[in-house]
Amino acid sequence: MHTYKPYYHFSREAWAALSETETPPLTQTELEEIRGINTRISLSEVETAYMPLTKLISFYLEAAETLHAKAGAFLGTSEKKVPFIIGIAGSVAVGKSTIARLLQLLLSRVLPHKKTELVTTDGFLYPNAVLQEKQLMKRKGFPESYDIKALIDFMGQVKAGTTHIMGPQYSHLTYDVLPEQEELVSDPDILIVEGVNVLQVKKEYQFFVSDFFDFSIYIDAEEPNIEKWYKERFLMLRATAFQDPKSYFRHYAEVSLEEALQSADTIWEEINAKNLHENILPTKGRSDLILRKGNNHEVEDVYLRKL
Ligand SMILES: Nc1ncnc2c1ncn2[C@@H]1O[C@H](COP(=O)(O)OP(=O)(O)O)[C@@H](O)[C@H]1O
Ligand SMILES: CC(C)(COP(=O)(O)O)[C@@H](O)C(=O)NCCC(=O)O
Repeated sequence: MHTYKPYYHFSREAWAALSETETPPLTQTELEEIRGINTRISLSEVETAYMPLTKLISFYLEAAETLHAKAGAFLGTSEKKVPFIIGIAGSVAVGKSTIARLLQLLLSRVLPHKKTELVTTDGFLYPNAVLQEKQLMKRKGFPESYDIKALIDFMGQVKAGTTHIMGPQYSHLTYDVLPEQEELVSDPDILIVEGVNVLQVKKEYQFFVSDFFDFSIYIDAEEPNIEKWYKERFLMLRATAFQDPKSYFRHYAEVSLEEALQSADTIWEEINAKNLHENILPTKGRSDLILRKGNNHEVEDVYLRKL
């Protein structure tokens, strides 16, 4: 008996082969811009894994635009531009924001006439004062810690073609949303929406965030690797951002390395790993594409939903 497999599988080698045939090499300036995003990404990894992805997304965009124009002409409905929305989901520390920023750059290179903007869903977390009141400070990143209604309303405005929309911003320094410091999303052709919760469903609402996506990506990796990346980032921040007197985690810059690591371990186990198992991993199969990263962040497998 044949079992239906919803995804095509590409090994690293098969995926990399697409890069050679489909994409020209990056220029020196572009490579430097990529280095600016994350010095740890190797440039060959960008060519191998992310250039084919960018090319593939450009096909989905083209198809969406053609459909919109043809159906609009046939139906006599609005000609207004509808932004193409890409969702990026996955665990805390799996590399979502790095990939989101890289994709933004690569898309603007491959499609120079399109404006690509990026929002992260952490801006839609409730402020700490509200989380404290609801006793949710140890549930940051869990579904109940977000103002999902505000996020869904925001997505609706983007899809409706509203040209200037204010989205809230989150500060990892103060570990809180920034009051009255909103981020302007201004008339994008492509919008990337990144966050742990973007493929989650909540039956209380008529829409899900993912209803607004034209293409969605789940970043996947073995849990021990994600935990290692979380702790490495924690230690890197301890040596840099946590030193800032305004940092919520200032305390971890002052205690011993052993104590700081113990705390990172507890935060990982009690919050982020728990959230991964309960709320994030179950959304993997809702994505259009799964990028599976190996030990060193290199993409090992790609799964693409069959059309
Ligand atoms: N492709 C990559 N190559 C090397 N390091 C990476 C890569 N992606 C992420 N990292 C590192 O992994 C950690 C988590 O990445 P980040 O993008 O902040 O994750 P997220 O947004 O999912 O929480 C960071 O320390 C980042 O520098
Ligand atoms: C706000 C977040 C859920 C956002 O996660 P991200 O989108 O950066 O992966 C996360 O940064 C967070 O604060 N988690 C709670 C536990 C912790 O301090 O890591």
